[in-house]
Amino acid sequence: MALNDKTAVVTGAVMGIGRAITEILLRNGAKVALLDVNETAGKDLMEVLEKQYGRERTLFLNCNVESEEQIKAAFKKVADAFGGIDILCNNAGILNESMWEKTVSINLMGVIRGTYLALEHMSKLSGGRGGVIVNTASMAGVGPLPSCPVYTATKHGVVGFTRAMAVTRAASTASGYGIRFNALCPGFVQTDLLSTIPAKLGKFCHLADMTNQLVEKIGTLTVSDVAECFLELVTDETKNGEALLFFPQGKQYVTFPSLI
Ligand SMILES: NC(=O)C1=CN([C@@H]2O[C@H](COP(=O)(O)OP(=O)(O)OC[C@H]3O[C@@H](n4cnc5c(N)ncnc54)[C@H](O)[C@@H]3O)[C@@H](O)[C@H]2O)C=CC1
Ligand SMILES: CC/C=C\C[C@H](O)/C=C/C=C\C=C\C=C\C(=O)[C@@H](O)C/C=C\CCC(=O)O
Repeated sequence: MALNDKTAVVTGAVMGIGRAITEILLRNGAKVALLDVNETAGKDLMEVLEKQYGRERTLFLNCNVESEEQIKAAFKKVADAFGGIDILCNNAGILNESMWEKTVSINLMGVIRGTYLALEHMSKLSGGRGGVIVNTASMAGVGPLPSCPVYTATKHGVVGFTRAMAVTRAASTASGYGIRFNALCPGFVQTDLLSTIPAKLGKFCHLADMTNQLVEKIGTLTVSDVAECFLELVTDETKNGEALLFFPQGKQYVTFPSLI
């Protein structure tokens, strides 16, 4: 899939991994709508990106993925401004074991909300052009992250949701969305989310050392490493229902047990 003149939406686009994904999309010719709750940083980033990539290619929208209304309004603005949506990256996420309901609401429900509302614009069944949805899960979507059971649960949920949506597409003409669904599963990445650990571990803060040892053992990725893997999932049209696991030592498409 060539990205030239495609329209992409990235949630949690202003900082960390979302920003790197936004920039790789722009470098490859896409127009990008940046959805985020951080309005100040979002507007500053827009100024930088407009200078670098041109005025008509980016749009910042203040949008909390916990709000169906805000996502709906944002997607409509993107479709009106850019003439449709081809790519969605449900990337916004937090790690906060104390605020576990909010963690579920953003990390898992935010992905489901974003996906269902995007279908209205992207699905060929509702007049869209089809495309690809990439959800930012985590290595913690494949194996348990010590000290973060709720975060782990949300990321396992994102992987399961992504794979089920992909099977739906493959298994039924009634779900002929024309959309591929894939999940990114990076190990530890150098961002604010990682640097604010252990303050976010809540009742599991006594396991902070174990988590730090795991970070040291596995090492850390850069946001650019993640953006490169994102690009692979977007552009390779053979990829649907994949969970791409990667950390400094390597990268693999996860194989799950065959149940039938
Ligand atoms: N940093 C890491 O080690 C890893 C992070 N991830 C995942 O990558 C994604 C991005 O994480 P990072 O870039 O590390 O985090 P970050 O904290 O650096 O950036 C997160 C961005 O999301 C925005 N955001 C937060 N809540 C939001 C909401 N309710 N609605 C809209 N935007 C919101 C923030 O304002 C910020 O711009 C998350 O889903 C995270 O779980 C996955 C694997 C590793
Ligand atoms: C601290 C959280 C920071 C970032 C969250 C982000 O999403 C990154 C997650 C990265 C790693 C996930 C790790 C998954 C680990 C496993 O699969 C486990 O099997 C390891 C279990 C125990 C390790 C204890 C040990 O033997 O050292």
